[in-house]
Amino acid sequence: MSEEVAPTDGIEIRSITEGELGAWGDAVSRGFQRAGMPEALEFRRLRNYPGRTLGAFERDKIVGTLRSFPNELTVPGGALLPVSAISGVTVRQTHRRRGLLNRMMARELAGARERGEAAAILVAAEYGIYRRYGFGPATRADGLVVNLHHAEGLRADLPESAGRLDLVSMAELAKYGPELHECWRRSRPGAIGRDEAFWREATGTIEMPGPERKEPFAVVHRDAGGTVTGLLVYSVTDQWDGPNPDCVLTVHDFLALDTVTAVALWRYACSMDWVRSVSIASLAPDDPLPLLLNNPRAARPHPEQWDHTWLRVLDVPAAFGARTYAGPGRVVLDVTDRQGYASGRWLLQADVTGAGTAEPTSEEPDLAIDAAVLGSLYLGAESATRLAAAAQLTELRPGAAFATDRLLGTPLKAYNPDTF
Ligand SMILES: CC(=O)SCCNC(=O)CCNC(=O)[C@H](O)C(C)(C)COP(=O)(O)OP(=O)(O)OC[C@H]1O[C@@H](n2cnc3c(N)ncnc32)[C@H](O)[C@@H]1OP(=O)(O)O
Repeated sequence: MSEEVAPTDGIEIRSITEGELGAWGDAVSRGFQRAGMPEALEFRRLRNYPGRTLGAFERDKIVGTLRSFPNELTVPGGALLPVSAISGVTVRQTHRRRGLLNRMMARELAGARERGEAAAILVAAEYGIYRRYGFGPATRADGLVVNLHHAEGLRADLPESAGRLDLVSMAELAKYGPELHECWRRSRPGAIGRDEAFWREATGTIEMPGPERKEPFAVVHRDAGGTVTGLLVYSVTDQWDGPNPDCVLTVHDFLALDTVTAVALWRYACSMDWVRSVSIASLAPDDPLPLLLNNPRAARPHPEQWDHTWLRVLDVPAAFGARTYAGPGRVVLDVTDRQGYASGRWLLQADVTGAGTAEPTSEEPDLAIDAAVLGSLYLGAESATRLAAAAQLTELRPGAAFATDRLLGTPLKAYNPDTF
C-alpha cells in the first residue's frame, strides 16, 4: 500500500481540531476561488468526522484541505456498499504542484481502507486530476432540456395516477424527502445516501455561499393510499419575450418510485402555464422521460452533460462480492494500481443466481486494466468493449471484453443525482 512521503518542506498533513474548522473552511473557499464566501460553519460541522477533515499546515497556516465523510453507495442488485466520500480538496494557489494533494490523498485512501470502506468516491472539479489515484468516471449526469412547443405534451396512453400532487413547504420537504429518498436510492446503482447536511442545504435551513438563494417550489406525489412516492423540486425563471411569457422551469431534484409517479410529475412540469421549456441538469442516462413525450426529439441533451461521480476500488473482494451480475461467467483481470489497493490478478466469477465473487488467482489473465478502469467498470457505467476500443484496457484473449460485459452489464445505468 502507498505510504505517505516523509515531508521535506516543513508542511505537516494532519486532521484538524474542532477549533480549526473555521480557518479550514476559509482555506477551502480560497482554494475554490471564493474568498470572502466561506462555507457555512454549520454545514462544515455536520460534515466534520473525527480524523477525516485533513489540513496541510505550514506552521499555523492551512495551505491544503481534504475531507471525507462516510456514505453508502448503491451497487447493482441494490446492496449498500460502505464508501468514503471525498470533497473539499484544495491547495493554496501559492503552494500548488509541490505534491500536497499526493500526500493528502495517500493519507485519506489509507484511512479509508483501514476503516473498511470498500471504495472511495468523489465529484471531480477537473477531468485530469484523479485518474492517477485510481479513480475512474463511474456515473454520468445526462440532463435534458425539453422544448415544450415541440414536445406536444406527454402521451395520452400513459398510466394515470389514482393519487394526488401537493405543493409543499421546505419544512414539509425536509419531513417527507429523507424517507422517500431512502426508498428510491436502493433502486438505482450509483446513488448515495443523503445526510442531514444535504437536507439542511436543500431546504434552506443552512445558508450557503453564492448568489442569493431563491426558494424553490416543491411538489410531492402521493399514491391513492396517501404514501409519498415522488417529489419534484423546481424553480421558474421570470422571462418574457415582449408581452409573451417565455419561462424556463429548472428541475433541482426529481425522485419517482414508479412509472405512474414519474408520469404525474413530468405531466405537471411539462404543462405549467408560462413555461416554454423544462431544463433538467442531472438525470440518469437511461431515464425514460423522452419516451413519455409525444415527440421524444423535443428532449435535447443538456449543455452540462458530464461524467459525475468518480470511483476508486479499495477492497476488490468486498466491492465485487457486494454487487450482482448479469449472468453466469468468469473472467480474470490483471489490475495495475499505483497505490497498490487493487493490484493483482483477480478471478471474477458469477453463478446463475447473479451472485459473484472476486478472488486472487494465478490463472492466466483475460484483460489487463488499471485501477481507474476498474472504477469505471464497477457500476457498469462503461463497457469493457468501449474501453478496449478507446485503448484504455488490453484484451489478452480475443472476446474477453465482450465476456466481461456479459458479466458486469446492468439493466439500469449508474446514476448519482447528488454533488458533494
Ligand atoms: C473532490 C474535489 O474536491 S474536486 C476539487 C479539486 N480542487 C480544485 O480544483 C481547486 C483548485 N486546484 C487546487 O486546489 C489544486 O491545484 C489541486 C488540489 C487540484 C492539486 O493540488 P496540488 O498540490 O497542486 O497537486 P500535487 O502537486 O500533489 O499534484 C499531484 C499530481 O496531480 C497533477 N495535477 C494537479 N492538479 C491538476 C489539475 N488541475 N489537472 C491535472 N493534473 C493535475 C500534478 O501535475 C501531479 O501530477 P504527477 O503526480 O503526475 O506529477
